[in-house]
Amino acid sequence: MDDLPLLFVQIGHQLFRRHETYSIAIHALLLFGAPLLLTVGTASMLTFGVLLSACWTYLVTLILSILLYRLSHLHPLSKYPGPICCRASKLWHACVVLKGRQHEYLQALHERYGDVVRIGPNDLSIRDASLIPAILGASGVPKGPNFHGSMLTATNPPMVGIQDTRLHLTRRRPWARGLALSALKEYDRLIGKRTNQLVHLLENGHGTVAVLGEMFGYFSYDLMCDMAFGGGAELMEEGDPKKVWCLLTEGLEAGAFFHQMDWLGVYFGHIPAVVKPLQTFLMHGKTLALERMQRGSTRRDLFHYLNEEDLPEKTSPPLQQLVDDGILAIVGGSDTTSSCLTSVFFALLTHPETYVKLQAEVDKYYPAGEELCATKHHRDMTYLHAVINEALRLFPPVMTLSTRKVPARAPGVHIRSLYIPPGTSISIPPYALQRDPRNFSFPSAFWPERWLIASGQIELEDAPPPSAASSRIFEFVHNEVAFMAFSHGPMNCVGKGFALQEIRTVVCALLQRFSFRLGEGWDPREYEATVRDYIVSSRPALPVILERRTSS
Ligand code: HEM
Repeated sequence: MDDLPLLFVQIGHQLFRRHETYSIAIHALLLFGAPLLLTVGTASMLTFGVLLSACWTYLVTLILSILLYRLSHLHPLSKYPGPICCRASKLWHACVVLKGRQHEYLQALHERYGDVVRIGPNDLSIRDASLIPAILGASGVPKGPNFHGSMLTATNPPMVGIQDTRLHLTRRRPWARGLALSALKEYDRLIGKRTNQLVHLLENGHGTVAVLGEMFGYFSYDLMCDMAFGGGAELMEEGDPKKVWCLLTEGLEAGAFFHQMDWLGVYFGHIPAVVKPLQTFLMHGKTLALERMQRGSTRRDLFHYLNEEDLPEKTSPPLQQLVDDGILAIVGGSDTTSSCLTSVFFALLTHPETYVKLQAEVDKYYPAGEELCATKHHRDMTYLHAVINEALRLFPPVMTLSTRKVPARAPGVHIRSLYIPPGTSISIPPYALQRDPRNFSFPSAFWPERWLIASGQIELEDAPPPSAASSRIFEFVHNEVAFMAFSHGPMNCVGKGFALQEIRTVVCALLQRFSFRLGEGWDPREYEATVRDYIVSSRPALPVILERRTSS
């Protein structure tokens, strides 16, 4: 009889461990039902104090039991190294994420513990590039539950967070149609229109300081709303009076925290006041989707495909699905591209020799009078590709995402000598991989030439080594599998083609029209120091002084 409470604790612990659920009722039953039942069955006198004390004792014992198990050799991940606080609770990692420096934290953990690190009780971070195809490839591991937390919902996550691989691929089909090469041609005009608007805006600020990071943020947000919903935002023209850009930034902070603690995100989703910016941003996305539905299809925007308007025999998906996927397009497409654009310009302004070379290539294909936004030359602009790739390598807009999870009720996964037990989440951090000297020589140097050497377009001997090189003799390492900016495999970034088209167009247009230099008094070291990783990374403001080029 004395062992009965311990038995109840063990049953509670095992039920929690094996049966994942977001149901508050079941959680409450497991947390409070057992001690109450036990007390009612055994106590001689039932008072509120007795019940409270029973619940308290039960909860403390349950927590201790869970902690002991997680730290013990009985835990299936016990052989993987990691800090004790990570092994004990996911809350530690979630708090690290709140500081926005998760990318550096993971990199430091890998430096200390090796390529496979336990970053949560049931979570591994993997930095071994050779494992990427097996984890993210066609027969890889399904997505994790993290987006339930970020989107504060137990049901219907956006496409990026669907755990059932078959369902995910079905949901991805309209995206793939809406972002296929044929569809991209439709968006040329939209990119061109917004790029021209950006150029005019910057022309008005000729000779003054322009805050490029903010401009690119507004630009990409307006463009994504055009592209996803056929319009709905004019941040470049009106600024941000409704604070949508702020909400997106603040919302992502909370979203990143709940990305780690998905069940807590679902709980907080029931208390809107606590996560106001995130809730308000989600409501804003809903308004855009509703307005687009009322307007109907006037052109082939992404909504046209997500709403299956291109397949008249199909019925529209549920409204909530359209809202969630619309928000995904805006969040996934605006912060990422603006972050990449800001990094490209930061890199050009801190590497004058690269700037000169890229300027020469832009001037060759876009001399004065050439249409600003024509995409026909992009294919041949090899140095432009190299510069963009290098910016994406050094400053990946998504620094730590690509989370997968071996389902709790599926068999574990064997990849070579690695065994990943059921219920384990796996993170593959692009930042740590792309700055690993085993994957790229001079990993912390901005050296676009590496991409041209790797593709055989120039010889190693003909490429000036990066300024970080102490000698011309070194082993050239270039492992493109480790280039994870857009992730890998059938669940990678579906918007890659659109993003690159947008980035190339803006870079060419701005370099054709303006010359840039860094704002006086701004310390370039601030750039890396102030980057924040909240699912998508936020970039510093990047103040620049721009002048109209006389030849353009
Ligand atoms: C430089 C710009 C961009 C970068 C670096 C980027 C990066 C990524 C990454 C790392 C993922 C995670 C994939 C995974 O879970 O393995 C992703 C997913 C996704 N991205 Fe992008 N992205 C960019 C631009 C865009 C744009 C412009 C769009 C929309 C037009 C977009 C839409 C999506 C969607 C819908 C997913 C989910 C794909 C899926 O789950 O199947 N992204 N992106």
